[in-house]
Amino acid sequence: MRSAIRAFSTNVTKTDRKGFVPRRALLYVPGSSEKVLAKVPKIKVDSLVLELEDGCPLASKAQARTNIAAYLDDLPSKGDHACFELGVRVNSVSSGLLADDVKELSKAKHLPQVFLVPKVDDPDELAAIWDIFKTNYGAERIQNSKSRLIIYIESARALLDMPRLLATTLNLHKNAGFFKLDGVVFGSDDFCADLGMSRSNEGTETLYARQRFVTCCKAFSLQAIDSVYIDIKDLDGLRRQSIEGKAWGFDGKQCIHPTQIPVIQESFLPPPDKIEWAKALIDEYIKHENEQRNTVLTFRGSMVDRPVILQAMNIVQTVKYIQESQ
Ligand SMILES: CCC(=O)SCCNC(=O)CCNC(=O)[C@H](O)C(C)(C)COP(=O)(O)OP(=O)(O)OC[C@H]1O[C@@H](n2cnc3c(N)ncnc32)[C@H](O)[C@@H]1OP(=O)(O)O
Ligand SMILES: O=CC(=O)O
Ligand SMILES: [Mg+2]
Repeated sequence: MRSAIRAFSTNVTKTDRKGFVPRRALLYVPGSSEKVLAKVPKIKVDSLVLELEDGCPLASKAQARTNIAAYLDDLPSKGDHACFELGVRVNSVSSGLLADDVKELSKAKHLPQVFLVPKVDDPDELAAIWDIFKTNYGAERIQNSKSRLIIYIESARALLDMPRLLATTLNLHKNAGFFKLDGVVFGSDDFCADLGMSRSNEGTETLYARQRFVTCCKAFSLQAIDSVYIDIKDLDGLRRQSIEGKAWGFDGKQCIHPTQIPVIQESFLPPPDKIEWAKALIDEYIKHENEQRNTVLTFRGSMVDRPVILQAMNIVQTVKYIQESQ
């Protein structure tokens, strides 16, 4: 009977959950600091991103590239990592720095598990990005790798053109063998700069953008990663915005400091009372369906129909996938 319920769950069945990577918190670790890089294997976070872009000053980019390439080259000697996934955020194609990044990274024996490419503004840029990766890694190495791709939406133009950007990126995997697009990040700070907005901790100025962003991601069954919360000391504000993002459908949030990790990761797990509610509702629904073949019922005083059951199933599935993948 559970499988009968699952069969009509659009969210669960349309998404390829094989190789699911939890990305509740996505922590940037600037590649320019050898001291911080040395701590990487022990940092417990879902996704750890070695940073070459805006977290690395221009004067340190060359050093950061060398450091990250050396790290990847020598990966087995680092032992087991406490993070679930190790990625690298390169510079954007429009910065003119991407080719140098990829050239240096491609010298390493190992690829990161995910490449993160910021500021993808125009579908034409994707051909240039693919070209840079292909030139340096070679098409075969890319096609044989299991590395994934995450792109960033960080401008008004990109937000409006998101369906085309996502479709073009997915097609590059299908037709040319580029890394498979797995998730999308909302680059809130660059977005605010692009629109001339003043960013605030409340984030009301990006309300429309975040909601359009998450809707587009879900239309393509992609993970949606929410804004950076730059006020490192304000953990209450971070928690509020993380819970808000989770409620809107985001899968995770960018993270810039180790103290933000537990706040974000806890916020992106459904709370225990919600998990209990979801499991009890599914059990009740199965009983009800067996007895009456009716899809509408009252549960704990509220009307429940198919969409409410689907939400309960999403909660149970999220917990299951995160627990299974850790
Ligand atoms: C806004 C748009 C974006 O693009 S966000 C992405 C780009 N920005 C970044 O990558 C910034 C990442 N964060 C950082 O560089 C640092 O956290 C900044 C903000 C500079 C603060 O560093 P710091 O002054 O050392 O903080 P702290 O003294 O409180 O650090 C305590 C210990 O934690 C460490 N730490 C700090 N940040 C990180 C990090 N991102 N990853 C790993 N470790 C980190 C510090 O090294 C320090 O360690 P220790 O106690 O000295 O051993
Ligand atoms: O890259 C992240 C941002 O907020 O900008
Ligand atoms: Mg940015």
